[in-house]
Amino acid sequence: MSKPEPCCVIHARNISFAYDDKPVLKDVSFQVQAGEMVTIVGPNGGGKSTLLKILLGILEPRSGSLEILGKPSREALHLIGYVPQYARFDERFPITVEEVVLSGRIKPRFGFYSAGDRSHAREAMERVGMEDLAKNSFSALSGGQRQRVLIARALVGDPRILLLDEPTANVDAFMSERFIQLVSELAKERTVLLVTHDTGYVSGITDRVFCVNRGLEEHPAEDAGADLVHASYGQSVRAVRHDIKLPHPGEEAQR
Ligand SMILES: Nc1ncnc2c1ncn2[C@@H]1O[C@H](COP(=O)(O)OP(=O)(O)OP(=O)(O)O)[C@@H](O)[C@H]1O
Repeated sequence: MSKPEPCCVIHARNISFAYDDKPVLKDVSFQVQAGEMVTIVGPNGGGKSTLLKILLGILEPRSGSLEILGKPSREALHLIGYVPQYARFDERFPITVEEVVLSGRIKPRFGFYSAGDRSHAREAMERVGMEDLAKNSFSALSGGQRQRVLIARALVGDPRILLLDEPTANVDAFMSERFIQLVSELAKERTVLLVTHDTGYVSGITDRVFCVNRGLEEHPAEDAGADLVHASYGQSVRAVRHDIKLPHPGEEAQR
């Protein structure tokens, strides 16, 4: 599949959100173009996961608007694949790798997955190199293998947008490098938003970086290093270029 032509895939305008009386996001505005890879960083509790949940339609913003491919977000949920930090499955009820991947398909008619569903699941497992373990128990897999399966589950509906929430958490460094390689391949075909604390891994593959800490600041890909994380966490003296309004593809940068 070739990378789609640039167009606005996600358009968030002045999104604010609070859990009861606790404000978490304030006036968050951004656009993401088709085929872009955007990395989301920020301090613990800054609101990254909350923002993903709003994109996924799990949470409703208190104010502001969100369009996905020109539609209100609730009409576009089938266009989004989501990879959680981890997924809990009851270890006493061993679910196979194939079943986990199939669970990413829309609910089967009459309770049975079709041959088409199984074929999509096989393709998704092949995509992440897990097809040989299709019948294995998910709970017996390593952290890195589990993450690949969760990516396959997110891909099985062929989403235009892939959201990954700290996919390398709980995965060792060697695995996470291979993992980022996979994400880089996937990002050639679709729009990817990746929440991570390990920006060093993504500096070579990301187009832009969003720092989320109640508000949202954009940074160029070159700033996606450990220093940016430190700056974002307020633990570094390195200046982060908040003075530059970053362009969307095809626009000029403005100071
Ligand atoms: N369901 C909830 N109810 C109340 N407060 C919540 C809820 N979920 C998150 N919060 C609070 O909202 C704030 C933002 O949380 P969120 O998980 O979005 O941050 P984050 O940037 O993803 O953090 P981390 O890097 O630690 O995963 C935090 O202060 C958190 O404690």
